[in-house]
Amino acid sequence: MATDDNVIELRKVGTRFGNHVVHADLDLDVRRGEILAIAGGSGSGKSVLLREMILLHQPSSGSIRLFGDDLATLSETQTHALRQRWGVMFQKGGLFGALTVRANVSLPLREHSELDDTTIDEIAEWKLALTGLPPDASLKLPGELSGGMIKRAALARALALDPELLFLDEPTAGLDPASSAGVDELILSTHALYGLTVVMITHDLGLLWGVSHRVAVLGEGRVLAIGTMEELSHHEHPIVQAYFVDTRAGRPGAKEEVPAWKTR
Ligand SMILES: Nc1ncnc2c1ncn2[C@@H]1O[C@H](COP(=O)(O)OP(=O)(O)OP(=O)(O)O)[C@@H](O)[C@H]1O
Repeated sequence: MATDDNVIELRKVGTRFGNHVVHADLDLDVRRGEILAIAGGSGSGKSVLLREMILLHQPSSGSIRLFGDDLATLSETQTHALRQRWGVMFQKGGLFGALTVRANVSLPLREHSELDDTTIDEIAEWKLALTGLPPDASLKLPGELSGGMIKRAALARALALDPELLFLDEPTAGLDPASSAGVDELILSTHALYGLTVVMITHDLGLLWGVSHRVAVLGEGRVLAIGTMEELSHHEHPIVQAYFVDTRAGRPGAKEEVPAWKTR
């Protein structure tokens, strides 16, 4: 049953590759305005799920609704319109190496708007500034940027069309702790500025504790548990508990609170 409060609704989603069942009757709701993290072990199907939500892979069964639209029955016009309502930051940035950073950020605007080149360049520069990149980064090639700067440029591109929904695939993967902390802050400030709904795949305890409103833990083909980290700390499943035996949650930059379970 669709509700206005849910931006995404997955119902009984099944995904299989040959005999390999990745998701079996998976249900998940993403609420408007929340930052939802998707966690879970390697191979639990986080990336495939994200790909299914952005029309890059079709589930074997079940339904996925975005903004109330069933992804399986979209017309071409609806698909085009829907793609403008979300932005995606891929794990390795997904920037085109032969294009400058500004040209990369401009691409969605060139594809989806009728704006003139000067306006598009100005918007791209504004988005890059918003993500904290120095002005001289815009005319560089992605290969000339650090890992943290590439993430920022990729976020600027994901925000090019002022999306309502932002997908982040392991936004801090491969970053040193200081750069990760910068990305944590960036997600929080972007969320606050745009009032976005954010869905991110992450293993990063700093993001899970300090940035996410709720965390969905995938395992055994389904959402094993969903809730705040505090709520999940009481969950008994070993895959969920694995997130609570690691003391790296207190890494610098995480918005650290001592969880109740640690003080007992
Ligand atoms: N195109 C594909 N063809 C066949 N199997 C695939 C394909 N894509 C994913 N899989 C399989 O689906 C399972 C889930 O993959 P997925 O990449 O979603 O896992 P994940 O939870 O994101 O893992 P990780 O944390 O290691 O990135 C894996 O066993 C993977 O091998």
